[in-house]
Amino acid sequence: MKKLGVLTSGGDAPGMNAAIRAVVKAANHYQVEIMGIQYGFQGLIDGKIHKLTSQEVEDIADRGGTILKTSRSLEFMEEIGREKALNVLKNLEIDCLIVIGGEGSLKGAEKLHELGMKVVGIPGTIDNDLAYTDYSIGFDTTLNTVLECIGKIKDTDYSHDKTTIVEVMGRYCGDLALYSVLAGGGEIVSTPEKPLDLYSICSKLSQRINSGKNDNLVIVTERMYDLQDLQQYIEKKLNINVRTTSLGFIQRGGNASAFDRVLACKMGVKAVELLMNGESGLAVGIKDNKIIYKQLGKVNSEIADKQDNYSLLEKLLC
Ligand SMILES: Nc1ncnc2c1ncn2[C@@H]1O[C@H](COP(=O)(O)OP(=O)(O)OP(=O)(O)O)[C@@H](O)[C@H]1O
Ligand SMILES: O=P(O)(O)OC[C@H]1O[C@](O)(CO)[C@@H](O)[C@@H]1O
Ligand SMILES: [Mg+2]
Repeated sequence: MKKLGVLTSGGDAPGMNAAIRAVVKAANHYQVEIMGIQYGFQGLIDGKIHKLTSQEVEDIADRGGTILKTSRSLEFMEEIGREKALNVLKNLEIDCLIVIGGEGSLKGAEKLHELGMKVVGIPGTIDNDLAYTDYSIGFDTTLNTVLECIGKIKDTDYSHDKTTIVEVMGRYCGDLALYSVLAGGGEIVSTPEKPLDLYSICSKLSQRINSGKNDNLVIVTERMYDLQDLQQYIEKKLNINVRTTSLGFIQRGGNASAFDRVLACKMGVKAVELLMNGESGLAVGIKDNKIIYKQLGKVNSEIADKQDNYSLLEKLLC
């Protein structure tokens, strides 16, 4: 490896900075020049690239967001955009690239690998929607943020005997909602993997109210319901007051948790070492507490087995 480039892409995720730090430190350790590409694939096309120093990443492990900034690039989705990106890399003699991002970004990384670039991906997304890895960087921090917010909503719900619908992020993956409820933040949960229809939500709520629990939290994954419709339906059907809260972008910010930082550290160093060994077209991950890697072409095709967690849920929410 002559020169290594690193970029962050897609939605920012807490822990991306810790991953950048690990990549830069490992590159320094192996005496490889390291270039930071700003604004993800778009910045790559536009040549927004500078040499990264150890000093620049010294104090970033805890910080949320990404010092390299990020983007969603439509231009990179087209072949012509990717050719431009490849030429920029060639002109700067960057022969290896690390892409930190979600499933979309790893698809982009795969496309560059197919064009002959040496690429390794690191999963960085709050959504945890990559089945090949138990955790993506950012998920744990966001889960903790969600639980903190839910705790606050609980206080006011309890005081007013109120029901609140809380919408959490995750895109098409229900892990943030599911894990929140497993961790005690909420009583009823509806996810893309186990969706509840309006009737079921009401009947679960009414069971709880009949058993004397008047403050209830319904946790739902974004994009599943029109929150206002859901609120009005429950209010009418059960004759209770319902409030809605969409947690929104508060979930993406904030200092990275210790778990995310350590995960980022392990994944970042592994990614550099894979490239040092001449490997390409791989994504690093974590399975059963071990750092693993998988072909980029296969990371999106796996379907996560969530049965264990949903069985747990059944036992907890009775
Ligand atoms: N099929 C694809 N081919 C080439 N590039 C892609 C492809 N899918 C996504 N990308 C690139 O990756 C970028 C980021 O993807 P996306 O917006 O899906 O976010 P992500 O990486 O999944 O992160 P997150 O879901 O956490 O926001 C896209 O804007 C695009 O530039
Ligand atoms: O930042 P944007 O483009 O509005 O995207 C929001 C989406 O990004 C994520 O935060 C990460 O993929 C999703 O959970 C959410 O649906
Ligand atoms: Mg994604």
